[in-house]
Amino acid sequence: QEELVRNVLVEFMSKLSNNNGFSDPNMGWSSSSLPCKDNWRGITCDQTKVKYIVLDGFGFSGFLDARVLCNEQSLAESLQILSLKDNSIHGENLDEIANCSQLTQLLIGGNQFSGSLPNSISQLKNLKSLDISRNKFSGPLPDLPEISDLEAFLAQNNQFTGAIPNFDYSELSLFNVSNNNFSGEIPDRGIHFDIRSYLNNPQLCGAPVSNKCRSSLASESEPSAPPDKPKDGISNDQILMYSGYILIGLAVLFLILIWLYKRGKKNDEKLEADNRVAAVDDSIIKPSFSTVELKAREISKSGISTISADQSMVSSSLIVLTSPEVNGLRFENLLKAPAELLGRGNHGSVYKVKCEAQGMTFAVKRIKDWTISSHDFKQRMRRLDQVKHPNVLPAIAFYSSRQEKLLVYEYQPNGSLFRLIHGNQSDQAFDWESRILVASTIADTLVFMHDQLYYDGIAHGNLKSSNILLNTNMDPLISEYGLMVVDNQDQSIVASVNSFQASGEKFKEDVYAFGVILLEMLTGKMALNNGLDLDSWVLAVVREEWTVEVFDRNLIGQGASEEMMVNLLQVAIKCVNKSPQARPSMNQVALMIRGIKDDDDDRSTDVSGLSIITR
Ligand SMILES: Nc1ncnc2c1ncn2[C@@H]1O[C@H](COP(=O)(O)OP(=O)(O)OP(=O)(O)O)[C@@H](O)[C@H]1O
Repeated sequence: QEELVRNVLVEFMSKLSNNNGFSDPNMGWSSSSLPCKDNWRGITCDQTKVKYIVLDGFGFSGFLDARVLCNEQSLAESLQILSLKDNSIHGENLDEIANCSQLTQLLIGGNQFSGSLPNSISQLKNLKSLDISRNKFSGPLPDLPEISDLEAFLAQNNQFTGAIPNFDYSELSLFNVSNNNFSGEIPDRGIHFDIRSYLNNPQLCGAPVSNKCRSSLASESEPSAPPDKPKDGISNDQILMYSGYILIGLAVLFLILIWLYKRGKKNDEKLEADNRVAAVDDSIIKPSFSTVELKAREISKSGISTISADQSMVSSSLIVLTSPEVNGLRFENLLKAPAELLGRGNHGSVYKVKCEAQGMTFAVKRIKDWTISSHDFKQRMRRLDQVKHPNVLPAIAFYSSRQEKLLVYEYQPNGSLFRLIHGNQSDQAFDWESRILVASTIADTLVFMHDQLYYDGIAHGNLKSSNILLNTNMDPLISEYGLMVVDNQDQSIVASVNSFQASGEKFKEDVYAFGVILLEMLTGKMALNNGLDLDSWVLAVVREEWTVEVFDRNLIGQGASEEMMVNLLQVAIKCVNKSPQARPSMNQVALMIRGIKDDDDDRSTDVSGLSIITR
């Protein structure tokens, strides 16, 4: 069977690459080896079944021939993820993709696909993510709302026309149709997404775009003409009466406008006065990233406050960034409150500080002698404050002087992932379901921070298990995001477009660090020496043969599936590849983990959320 699949894949590759295949024979993809057994590059298997084909950014310029790929039954029935993003491929027999009926992710963004998207795509009932963005697709979209589980639909930068189908927007967490030629009214529930999902479709109308639809314009401009009465049937008296009403209406409107104007002026004056005491300039206040999956903490304008009369960031004032609850927090409050040392890391110490006045407990990170200038520090904090994600712990406030920098975070009472893995095992059992859920949540969060902010992605720069905290619901929160990342991200947005390539390396460092976290979760062993010791140990054990020796005894004791652990270990090993270029992107990693998690969920029907058993 595997040989049959091998032959299909070899043909698929020869079409994809215009008969060039992978030039490096070590990549596999040849008739003399087997895809699963010989670990072909880009292929992930479940034993002998090919589950994921991920070949993003390989520069292929041939054809995706869906007939070749999806007409071999066993492959069509096992393949769950097909990701060919950022190549230059065209489509062939694309309508036969429907035979790959188990696909959950079809990701072909950033290629040369053209013509219309075949109707048969809507038969892919298991599909959760469809990325067809940045191609040359044209014509109307098929009836995609038929795919009821679709969570992500990315179709931006194509030439699609016609109406936007009426998706079930409550299911979608990512949606983008900008830069097309869609026309007509945005479906009612489409306001679920903000204007960035619809940009540059000149003929699109209705909220959230600014074009009003003709139907609503008509009803606005003719409010008083009863549609069922012919015009010539209106008597002069009626005309006079209506004119009277209109005049009275206009007079009332005029009075209201004057009142609003006066009130607005008063508010402006008040706002100006408020702004005089606000140390954070308005550009810091950016609306939270409002895709729906991000139930990000809201920043309200009234939530911005300051405690210092000193306006300049270069000065030594405490700058409160986001949280309305800490209005009035002063540097003195922090200094006077009882502080307990939580730990010392490579970059400073963290104190737990309980401020009675605010009724809150903070974790204050104190970094001494950090050479970053106050200006750069301010820029960095400003940029980080612009990005909100529910699994990224935002700084509440910060303080900057030449000698030291302070960062104030909300204290997280359930400690860190490090403590959960390596802490006293008799207190807490960190079971497999919890581990895979944490892994997949962190991976998805990193994808958002790396990729989905478009050109403006941010790397973490110091990712490790002690920087993953657990909130009261035991949801993981990534702390100190972007704080220690080496600069080139502190420039303006334009500059950061240029620095995107340079920061690509930083993203691959995050991928490595994430791989080390996976290894910690799988083995229960500590990562020393930046993870190098752990990664060499794991590789040494695995090189001999795949063995359960490598896994955390607690996991084995709890009866976690060895097969799932091996799958996750394969992902971890890909992440810690010595060569940054050979490491997968965070997006690929997240896809692989989601696939493992989906399988796991299918197996255990009664898993509901993070189930950390606490005695
Ligand atoms: N907001 C917080 N709530 C609760 N504990 C926290 C918080 N922030 C940090 N900690 C904990 O404080 C301890 C010290 O953190 P610190 O960041 O100094 O160490 P580190 O992460 O090992 O090193 P680094 O300086 O490289 O980040 C860690 O155990 C960390 O989990």
